[in-house]
Amino acid sequence: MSILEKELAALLTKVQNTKPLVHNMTNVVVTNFTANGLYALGASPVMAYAPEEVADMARIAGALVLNLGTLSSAQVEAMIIAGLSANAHGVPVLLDPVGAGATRFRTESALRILREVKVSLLRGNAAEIAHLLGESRDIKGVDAGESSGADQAELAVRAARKLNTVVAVTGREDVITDGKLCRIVSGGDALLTQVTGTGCLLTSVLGAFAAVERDLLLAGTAGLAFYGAAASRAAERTASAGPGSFQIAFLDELAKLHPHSLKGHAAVSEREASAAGGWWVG
Ligand SMILES: Nc1ncnc2c1ncn2[C@@H]1O[C@H](COP(=O)(O)OP(=O)(O)OP(=O)(O)O)[C@@H](O)[C@H]1O
Ligand SMILES: Cc1ncsc1CCO
Ligand SMILES: [Mg+2]
Repeated sequence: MSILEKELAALLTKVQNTKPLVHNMTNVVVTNFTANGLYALGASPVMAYAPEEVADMARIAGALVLNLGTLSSAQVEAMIIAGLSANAHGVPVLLDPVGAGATRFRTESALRILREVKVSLLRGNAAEIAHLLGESRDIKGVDAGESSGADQAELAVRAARKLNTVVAVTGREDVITDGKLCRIVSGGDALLTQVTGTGCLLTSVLGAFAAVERDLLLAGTAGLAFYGAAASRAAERTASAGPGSFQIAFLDELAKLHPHSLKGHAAVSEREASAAGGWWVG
């Protein structure tokens, strides 16, 4: 294993050994899948929404995940209360701006959270992240159109610099960057787009890794790589059966992850972005 792969593997072991508590304020579509996926990974999920309790829950969590999938204005207020409590207690906050760009309320709520709360990691598809930068991209409800890996890397770097956070842009390939170093993670399977909430669960999985590693670029890389490897392994077994079987197999593969699971199923490459946003090395 490369030095980076050893670091990623060590983080998986740390998640499995410490079972971090991940506080999710997420959407009604993916709640159960998210909880089961976090259990499978070895983390402890909790969902809590009441403005009366979210500050207390966020304070004791290892990470707070804010997901705008089925947002209401009351929920956004509660997310800000939770986010400020997490910030005050050194708990990383992750944001999934589901459907940003599809409606003005979604875009504005995501930008408001980014203004008022220190977000450690932002994860979305290319359309969502582009819309947060005021750029238009193909979006249909919560689904993005196609975009190339190079486009995604350039978009992620601009977003990380403008929004001052680590950004992961997911799709056929995933990219993650702090605005300087950019990692491209391949793995996964197109079947992930046939099961609802695979992006949402991914953000919560990144939360579990963020709970055990303060370097969010490293934590995020580990989360993306192991998630992609589990999906690739599940697809190998169930692709011919279809998305229902894949969803179950994917949960099983998350539970079976071990330090060597990346081999043959996920790959990470990296390059440095120049000050202008181009690349130093190809
Ligand atoms: N064409 C594809 N091939 C392989 N993996 C893919 C493909 N498209 C997406 N993925 C993977 O699916 C997962 C979810 O990413 P995606 O970009 O679809 O999130 P999303 O649009 O937020 O999803 P959702 O809104 O359904 O939760 C990631 O692990 C990503 O790598
Ligand atoms: C389908 C859907 N609609 C709002 S949230 C969600 C789950 C995937 O993002
Ligand atoms: Mg999404």
